[in-house]
Amino acid sequence: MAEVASPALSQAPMLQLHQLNAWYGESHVLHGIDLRVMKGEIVTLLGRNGAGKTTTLKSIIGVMSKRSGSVKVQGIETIDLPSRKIAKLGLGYVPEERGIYASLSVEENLMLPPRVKDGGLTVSEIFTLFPNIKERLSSQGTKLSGGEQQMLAMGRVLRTGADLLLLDEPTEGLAPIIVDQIGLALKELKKRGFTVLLVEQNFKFATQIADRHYVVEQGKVVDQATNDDVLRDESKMLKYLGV
Ligand SMILES: Nc1ncnc2c1ncn2[C@@H]1O[C@H](COP(=O)(O)OP(=O)(O)OP(=O)(O)O)[C@@H](O)[C@H]1O
Repeated sequence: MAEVASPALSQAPMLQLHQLNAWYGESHVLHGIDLRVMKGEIVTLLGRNGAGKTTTLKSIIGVMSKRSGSVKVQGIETIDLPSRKIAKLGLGYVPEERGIYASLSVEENLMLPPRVKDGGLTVSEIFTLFPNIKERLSSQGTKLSGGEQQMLAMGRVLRTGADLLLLDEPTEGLAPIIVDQIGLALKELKKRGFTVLLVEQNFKFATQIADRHYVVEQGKVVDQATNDDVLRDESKMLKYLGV
């Protein structure tokens, strides 16, 4: 399979996976994932349920019981590093379930994660990106809508200094107006030089924001395409997704 040209081939990739394998206990789930993401790119992992997209993100942050192969973050090999050291390279993971602490207020949730790197967004920059968070600052985590939880989960990670964001289905279950807000925030973050790898089932959303796409099937990357190619002919990609 030929590599799709990236906009900035001269730089070291922000993230590069080579022959990444991962296991849940005895269960071998990833079978040699190869992909790379350049600084400032928004790249998606597309594929059917159970293909291994979430597991790929979990393997990048080093929380699987076993993984092998190569995971380089800005050229640094992380395959033998513990997850807390990997996070310090600037990784910010937002899981599908968003991980908002129900017993804490929005403000407490926002301030909770430790900084991983210099240059995190200030609280006021986070409010500009996600005004809803400011309005709900003293609310309890449990009182938030799904969209507010997603924005808080993203804002929280941006405060830590993470500049490589790993987002698992950020738009899942959200109203179209909130999906649009998340899309605008991601475009703004891209302008500021953030790099994003996201798992996305919402094909329309994915093609509105992404530069490139990888298709995952049975724990492997089986195809890739630039967003321009996908927009020219959606049929191949939709076939992979069974749409
Ligand atoms: N905690 C776990 N223990 C054992 N197997 C798991 C676990 N989590 C996921 N799996 C299995 O690993 C495979 C890949 O799952 P993964 O969650 O990465 O898929 P996905 O592409 O993200 O799809 P989905 O959108 O359904 O989450 C599936 O066969 C799934 O059943």
